[in-house]
Amino acid sequence: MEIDRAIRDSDDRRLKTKYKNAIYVIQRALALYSIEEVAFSFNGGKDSTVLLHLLRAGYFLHQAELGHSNGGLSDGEFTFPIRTIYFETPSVFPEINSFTYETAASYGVQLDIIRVDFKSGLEALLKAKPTRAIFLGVRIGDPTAVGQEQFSPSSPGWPPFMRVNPILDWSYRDVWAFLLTCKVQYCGLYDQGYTSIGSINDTVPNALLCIKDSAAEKQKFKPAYMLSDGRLERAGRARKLSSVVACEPAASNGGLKCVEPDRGSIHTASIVAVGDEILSGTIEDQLGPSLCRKLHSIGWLVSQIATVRSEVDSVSEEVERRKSMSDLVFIYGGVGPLHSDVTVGGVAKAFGVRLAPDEEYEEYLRNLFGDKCTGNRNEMAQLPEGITELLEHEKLPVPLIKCHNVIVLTATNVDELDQQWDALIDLRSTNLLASTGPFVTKHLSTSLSDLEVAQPLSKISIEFPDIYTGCYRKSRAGPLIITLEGKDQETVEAAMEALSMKLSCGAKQTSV
Ligand SMILES: Cc1cc2nc3c(=O)[nH]c(=O)nc-3n(C[C@H](O)[C@H](O)[C@H](O)COP(=O)(O)O)c2cc1C
Ligand SMILES: Nc1ncnc2c1ncn2[C@@H]1O[C@H](COP(=O)(O)OP(=O)(O)OP(=O)(O)O)[C@@H](O)[C@H]1O
Ligand SMILES: [Mg+2]
Repeated sequence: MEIDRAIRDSDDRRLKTKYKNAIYVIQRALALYSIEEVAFSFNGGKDSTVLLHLLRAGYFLHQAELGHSNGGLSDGEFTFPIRTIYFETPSVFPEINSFTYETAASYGVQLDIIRVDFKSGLEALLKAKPTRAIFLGVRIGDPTAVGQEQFSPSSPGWPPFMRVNPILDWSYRDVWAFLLTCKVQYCGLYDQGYTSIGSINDTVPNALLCIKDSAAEKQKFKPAYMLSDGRLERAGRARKLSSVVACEPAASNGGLKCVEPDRGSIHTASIVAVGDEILSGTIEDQLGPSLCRKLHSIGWLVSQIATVRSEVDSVSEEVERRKSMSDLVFIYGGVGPLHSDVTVGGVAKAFGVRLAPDEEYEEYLRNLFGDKCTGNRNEMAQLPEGITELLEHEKLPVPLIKCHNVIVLTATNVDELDQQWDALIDLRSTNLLASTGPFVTKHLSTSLSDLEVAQPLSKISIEFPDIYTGCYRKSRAGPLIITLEGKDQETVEAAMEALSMKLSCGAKQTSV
């Protein structure tokens, strides 16, 4: 069988392992269900093309195991035994459509063409034919993979069948390694820069593969297998991104420009420190105050610093609360190479996703830790599934992890924090920490009591809603320092003047 032979002859150990596992899943399914009870969902995309060939190999090996010589397929016998369904829509790319039909003809695949939506189509299919399991080319990282295992029952509200996902744990790179190693045909759109294909209405070539040539009349793109960071395979499906951050191709640098939602001129951040040692007083958190100063210096408002125990549930509860109230949440602590990372686990739980191996991150860790890093089993290379963006910068040995609006900092001291902060600021293209203009701050020192100051101060808050007010004392007997802060110099000055007038009947006060 040519697929099995090609993989056996290859010296790509990773691909061999992925292949072996996928074939195992297929063989399990073929042992559990009769051939009449299974179906294959094929749409001409790269992932389903991989699956087609894996099913061919898996069926061959399954037959061989049952003692049928030549896997039950004699030379010249070309009938693919698994019922294959294709949902054909009017908005399909013509290239995908013709590839699907041509491939079916080449491999003796009998296509059941369905021209209604997935749910109604599957309902009708199940009524007409007893289908208990359907093979799909879903992979971790696909928006529809979230929460799925290799065997996952269909969702509530869907007709009942088992979804079988033999390539769930395959990466983008694995898919291309397989197609190129086995030298099988794939849809020609992938050679024109398309990296993941939906409908003609939502899919364009991936901007990251664009070849810059100002002389050329038409833009040219490198083939899909040249995309080095598989996490960006859906960048050509801009309108379908599930993240709160919308990515659009940035013509100037060929990279991605990520635009955070604009919520007015004040941006707010929350800080979460993770560590039992901070809570027991063994060590002092120095990162929180330093981060506050940094955020304040670029005009951001820190709404809270919380310290939580180093437990997944404590982290997730705090992140869940904070992520909806702040533009950005910074979290640090709880990270260590020798134990499971509760911080990242807590972030995943807060977003309701599981941890999944991340190949690119694993590679960074392997470079950093060398042999101590043990492939997929390394728990530190497990990141929240489908929501993780790695923030790479030349000054960082390992990229920072960003999940929607939560940034996981790995700094353990102020110097490392400085380095990570500089990288975040420098990542201009992500526009993450855009300065919204510095704060204008005025202080006033008074010998009045807290009680005497309370009412005038609350009046100022009402009269000047854009001004933040605060007070502190260095000692009970010492003066009270009042702070007024805002973005507009004139408003802050006017508020200070109004406050001085209101307090003028009291004891002496000085501006500081
Ligand atoms: C055979 C098959 C089974 C599916 N089963 C489910 C399911 O159980 N639950 C679900 O929410 N979606 C199910 N879907 C829909 C997919 O999750 C997804 O919405 C679809 O592939 C469209 O993906 P796209 O929006 O990226 O084009 C199924 C789709 C197919 C083709
Ligand atoms: N129109 C369809 N008809 C049949 N199966 C489909 C259809 N759309 C999706 N599927 C199933 O869902 C799987 C996942 O779809 P997805 O779009 O992520 O992968 P793909 O189309 O194979 O490759 P690509 O990511 O390059 O588009 C497919 O491999 C296929 O099994
Ligand atoms: Mg597709």
